[in-house]
Amino acid sequence: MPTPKTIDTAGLRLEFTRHGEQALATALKTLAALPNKAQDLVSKTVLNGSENRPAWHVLSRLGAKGFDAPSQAAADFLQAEFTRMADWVDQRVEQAGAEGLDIIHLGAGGSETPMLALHTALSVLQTPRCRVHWVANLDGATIDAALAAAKPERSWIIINSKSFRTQEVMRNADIALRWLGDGIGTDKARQRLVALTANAELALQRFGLPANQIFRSLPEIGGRFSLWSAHGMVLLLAFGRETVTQLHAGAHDMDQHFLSTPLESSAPGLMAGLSHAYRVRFGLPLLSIGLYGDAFSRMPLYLQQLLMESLGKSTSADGMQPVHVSGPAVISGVGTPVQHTYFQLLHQAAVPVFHEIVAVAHPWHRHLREHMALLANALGQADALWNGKDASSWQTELMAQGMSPEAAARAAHHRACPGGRPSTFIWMERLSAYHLGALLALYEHRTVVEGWLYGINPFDQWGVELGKTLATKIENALLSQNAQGLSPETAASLDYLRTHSN
Ligand SMILES: O=P(O)(O)OC[C@H]1O[C@](O)(CO)[C@@H](O)[C@@H]1O
Repeated sequence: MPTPKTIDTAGLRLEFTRHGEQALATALKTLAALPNKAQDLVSKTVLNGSENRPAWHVLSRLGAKGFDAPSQAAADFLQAEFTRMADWVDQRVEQAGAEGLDIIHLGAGGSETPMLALHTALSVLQTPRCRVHWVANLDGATIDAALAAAKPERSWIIINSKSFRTQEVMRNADIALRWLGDGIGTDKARQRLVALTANAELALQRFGLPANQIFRSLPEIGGRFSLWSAHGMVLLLAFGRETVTQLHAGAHDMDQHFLSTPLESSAPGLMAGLSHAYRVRFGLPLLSIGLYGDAFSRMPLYLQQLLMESLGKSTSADGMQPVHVSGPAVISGVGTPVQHTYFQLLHQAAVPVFHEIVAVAHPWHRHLREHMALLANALGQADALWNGKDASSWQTELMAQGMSPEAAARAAHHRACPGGRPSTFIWMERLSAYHLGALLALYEHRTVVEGWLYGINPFDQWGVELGKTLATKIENALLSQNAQGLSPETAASLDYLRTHSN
């Protein structure tokens, strides 16, 4: 099959023109040999073996269909829950009237980063209908600042946690609830608490929340993939049903492309195949993603979580074998500022990096000339990376400017860029909810396919879980002043803390 050099789908154009024939051929060969499990994403097939579950995030897009009875039931449940949530949100916004709402949004990782990324991007297009105060960290200053900026009488606390066990989220919820209780009274404060979770039992147990204050997702939807389900409520609050429906429509169209196209010619398939080829065949350790426009300023954290939490594994999906090469480390930032941070490394570091660029063809503001200049920067970087400029061209140029041949030869070596550094250019036709939905679904599918290529399970994150467990144990030791059972390194650190923390 000839290698597609460009793919147009769901309002996006992907250019694969800045890759060598060898990389493309390797990607195509590995993709052709990979059983295409795309359809399993909409069936009861257990794709997440280490947690013994299917992976059902595609079913949480509006309009998605299941392949069998259990998956169709899941799609029906998720979409009904979306409607219940959208109705609830409309009522809250209407009741708030001109005063508006303060939303204290408590969530970590996938229960915050994709919503924050989209909230930032969509805010450029549409003024949010409510003020959102984002709190992810266990940093007392952050929760204090969020609460200081909110008015209790118009505040709602959203506890966004799939497991309802994430320590920092629960801690912040306790603080926020106390603050709200002080402001409007304990009973009223409890009525202003909402849980978005796949663990309704725990929400009930921990905060006594009634069913109408709980919006449910499913355990089969991984944390990094959950924004389309109840976990995305804040987007409905801020931008309304129409915008969020457009977001789903973009993702759904990308799903249709992914589900109906062979991996070798699908946009997510080819991106994954190339990324895998650069890691496995060429040994490149780093992937860079540059996104052009401040609308994308919160995207890097989300993309890093999606790719690295999914692909940072070294055990095969069946748990039986070690995997020696898995996903790349991801560095990411917003162009043009990021060009002044790590791009030097892309151009001239001894080890090449592969690069992805996201840019929007149509401006979302009135400064067309500046927008063209922004895009020229994105293209200029891609060109410099791919075509470079050798020492002899530099030497000729510098001598033409009057430099002596010896000085020009020396200077030319510092300036020379080797080229041959690959990138995929991803154009969004416009900045819109639809195109953002398509972009996020593209990255989701690309991540999943890449996981399959390495032979790992992209849906679990056991490494993160271990750190969480240890944190609880260490905190207990700190409080009880008893380091028994801790590692010697941690016990030594606690000695320091005991004398320096208060
Ligand atoms: O939604 P929860 O269960 O609070 O988890 C938050 C995040 O923690 C992780 O489990 C690990 O960081 C992510 O996958 C998840 O998005």
